[in-house]
Order: sequence, then C-alpha cells, then structure tokens
Amino acid sequence: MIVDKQGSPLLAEDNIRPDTRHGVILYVEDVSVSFDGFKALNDLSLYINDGELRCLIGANGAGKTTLMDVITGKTRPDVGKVNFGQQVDLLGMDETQIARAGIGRKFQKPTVFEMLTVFENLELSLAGDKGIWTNLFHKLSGEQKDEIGKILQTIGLTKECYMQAGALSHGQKQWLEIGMLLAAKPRLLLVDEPVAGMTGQETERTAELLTSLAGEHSVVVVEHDMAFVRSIARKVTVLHQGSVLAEGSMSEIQSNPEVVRVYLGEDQGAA
Ligand SMILES: Nc1ncnc2c1ncn2[C@@H]1O[C@H](COP(=O)(O)OP(=O)(O)OP(=O)(O)O)[C@@H](O)[C@H]1O
Repeated sequence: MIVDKQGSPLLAEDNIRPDTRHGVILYVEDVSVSFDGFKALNDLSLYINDGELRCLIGANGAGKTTLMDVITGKTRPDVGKVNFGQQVDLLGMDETQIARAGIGRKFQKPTVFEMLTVFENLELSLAGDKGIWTNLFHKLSGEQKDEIGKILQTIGLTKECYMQAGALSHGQKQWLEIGMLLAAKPRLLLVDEPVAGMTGQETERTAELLTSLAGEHSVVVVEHDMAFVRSIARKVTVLHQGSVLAEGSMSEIQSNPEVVRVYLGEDQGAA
C-alpha cells in the first residue's frame, strides 16, 4: 500500500494525469548519482513507453536499485532530468508527492498487514484518509466493493478473500501487495524481484499477472531470474556500471556480445 507521511493511504483521486501524447510515460535523461565519488548511475538515459512492460536486468551493483530510488524520489541525482510524462518534473517532488502522482513501487519483501484479511488489506488501500481503524469500520460504497472484487480477480485471490493475510503463501502475499498498489490506480508500477523465493507455479502466475497489468499500467520489473524475464519481456534494458549497456528484445539481448561478456556469460546456459 502507498501511504503518505501520516500513514494514510494515497488515493487514486490524488493521481495526476501525465502527458503521454508522445507515447512515453517516463523520461530519464543524462542522470548521474555519486556516492562518495563513486558513480552508481553514470549519465543514464532511459524511456519507458506508456503501457509497456519493461524488464531491467544487470549484475549486482549495476545501478538498478539506485535508478528506482531516483524515480521514486528516495535519492536525488547530481544531474539529469526525470519526468513523468512530458511535463511533470519528478525531481521537484518528494517521495509522497511522486507516489500520489501515480507511481507505485513494490519492494522485494511483501509488507501486507498479516493480522488482517485479504479483503481488509485491500479495503485499507482503497478507503479514505482517516487512519487505519476508522477505515476498517467505514462502510464501503458499492463502487468500492466492486473495485475490490475486480482487484481480487486480477490478483487471483477471490477465494482467499476472507483469509488472514498472514496465512497466505509467499507468492500470494506478493500478489496481495501488488493488489494493494493497484488500489491507488498507479500509471507506472516499479516491481523489484517479484519472483524471488516463489515456487515454479507461483512464478508462472506472476508472469501472467504482470503481463495482464501492462496496457492499463506501465510496468518496470527488476529481476535476476532470466527464465522469468524471458517469459514476460518484450523489451529488456541491461544496466552496467550505472549506464544502459543494451536495450532490445530478449533474443537481441542474448546475442549481444557485450551483454554476454559482462552479464549473461556464466548464466547463458540458463538464459
Ligand atoms: N547509499 C549508498 N552509499 C554508497 N554506495 C551506494 C549506496 N547505494 C548504492 N551504492 C553503490 O552503488 C552501486 C549501485 O548499487 P545498486 O544497489 O543500485 O545496484 P543494483 O543493480 O540494484 O544491485 P543488486 O542487484 O545487488 O540489487 C553499488 O556499487 C552500490 O554499492
């Protein structure tokens, strides 16, 4: 769930409408980030199209997390431009404002409310900004119930709706958290290693889920599991030493000698 500094859920109504008339929802241009003189991002440029599903890969330390941190306002770049649509300058906004603008981030570890049911978790993400307990006793409108029903269907947890979230499998918790993000109707979703620790079946289901979200949402997935990346990606961006090394379809990436040398080399058998 996306919350503001007071812990209140951010609402879909808070979202602004990014100008995507050129088909691009996220512009990252010439961005550099240094930590004590070390360049974690080095003159990086990247464009995410409206409604696309993009996979971001790269060795440990390539800069993937730093890039997500820059987009979501957690880290300020030394130089560069980051725009949501053509007009909205994300570098002039803080983390809460960026989340409110319609950029949702899912971290690797699920953070659902374990003591509450699946339904209640979604209810909290959807309902007003009056604090958790008021929200739980606040009567949902028919429209809100429909909305939760739709999200439950999307994340495949309709049957588990009255189950305590703590009793869900690891994969189900990940899907619930994606559902909680969806309640805020983000235009752009950043998803960090969604299938780490999942069973084969859960991984397949996650591939279907993320693929189904593209179109209505733009989705950027950071993932090391190459089989998973191959199963969902239409376009892959490879980061290396803080810059974009290559971009293209999975087969273009796999046959790029530079990518094979610096990233896929030892993994090529599995990839
Ligand atoms: N707060 C920080 N202070 C100093 N160095 C940092 C900081 N954050 C990241 N770095 C360094 O920046 C580089 C890029 O890190 P980043 O976490 O973005 O890589 P990554 O591609 O996400 O790696 P991983 O796949 O391991 O998560 C690394 O060398 C890391 O040690």
